[in-house]
Amino acid sequence: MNSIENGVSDFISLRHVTKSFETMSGDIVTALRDVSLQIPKGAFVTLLGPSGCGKSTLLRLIGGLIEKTSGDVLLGGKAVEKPTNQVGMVFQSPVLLPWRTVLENATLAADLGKLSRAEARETASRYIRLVGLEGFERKYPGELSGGMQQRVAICRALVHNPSVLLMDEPFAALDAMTRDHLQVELQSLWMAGDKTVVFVTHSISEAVFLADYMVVLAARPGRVVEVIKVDLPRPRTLDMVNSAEFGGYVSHVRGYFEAEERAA
Ligand SMILES: Nc1ncnc2c1ncn2[C@@H]1O[C@H](COP(=O)(O)OP(=O)(O)OP(=O)(O)O)[C@@H](O)[C@H]1O
Repeated sequence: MNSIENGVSDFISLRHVTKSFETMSGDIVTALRDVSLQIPKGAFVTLLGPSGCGKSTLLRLIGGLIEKTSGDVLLGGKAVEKPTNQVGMVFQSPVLLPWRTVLENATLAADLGKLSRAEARETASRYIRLVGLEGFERKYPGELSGGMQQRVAICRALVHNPSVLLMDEPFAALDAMTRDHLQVELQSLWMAGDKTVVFVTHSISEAVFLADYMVVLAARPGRVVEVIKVDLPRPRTLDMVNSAEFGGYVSHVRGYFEAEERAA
């Protein structure tokens, strides 16, 4: 059992979770096998591992977008069966509606009846300010850079005040400098609140920078190989990436991937 922090009550809990898919050709793919993971409330957790190790599957199970094959997935002690207001999600592509302004995209949850329009506007405006988009409320997605669009997607995911934010490689399509900035901004946003974040990435450096805990997965079948507590002080700054301590975490995780490559 990979208990992230002993003695802390678990907020997100996976117990012996297996998820298999049947492919079009009728084969069974075991995306995750016997995964157990406990995440305390308010933690920032990064999921890291090679392509196909089940990172997105794990995230989608927590978000209630897909059903487990066996085991238990619990959120706040309750079985996760479908998507709920308790969870906000951000994907690699911001998927904004091009005909709606920044503010209208960020307040989409009001149209879906998840909260009142006034409440949505107030919360969205606050997040728009926090992610540095003040003044862009009336712009359309086509008038924004990729990084700005992803900031809007983050506001949209947070507008109904979920206690969990699930992020699936949200910065992967962005250039390196924008990515660095967004990592710092996301950290500030998270530090200003009490949300539990589960963040999927392929980047070891991004995983170390953001995490309280890094969950390292291996492929075939997807499984958790180690949970690493990242003991770097906060707020983390971009120059910390060059420190020996930061490098120590990076090379420790890289060791797993090099071993997998040798075995492949
Ligand atoms: N809907 C599906 N139908 C069939 N197989 C699937 C489905 N979704 C995922 N898989 C398979 O499950 C495994 C894990 O996929 P998943 O997308 O979770 O991995 P990942 O670690 O997020 O990969 P990547 O880093 O490339 O995004 C892969 O072998 C994938 O092909």
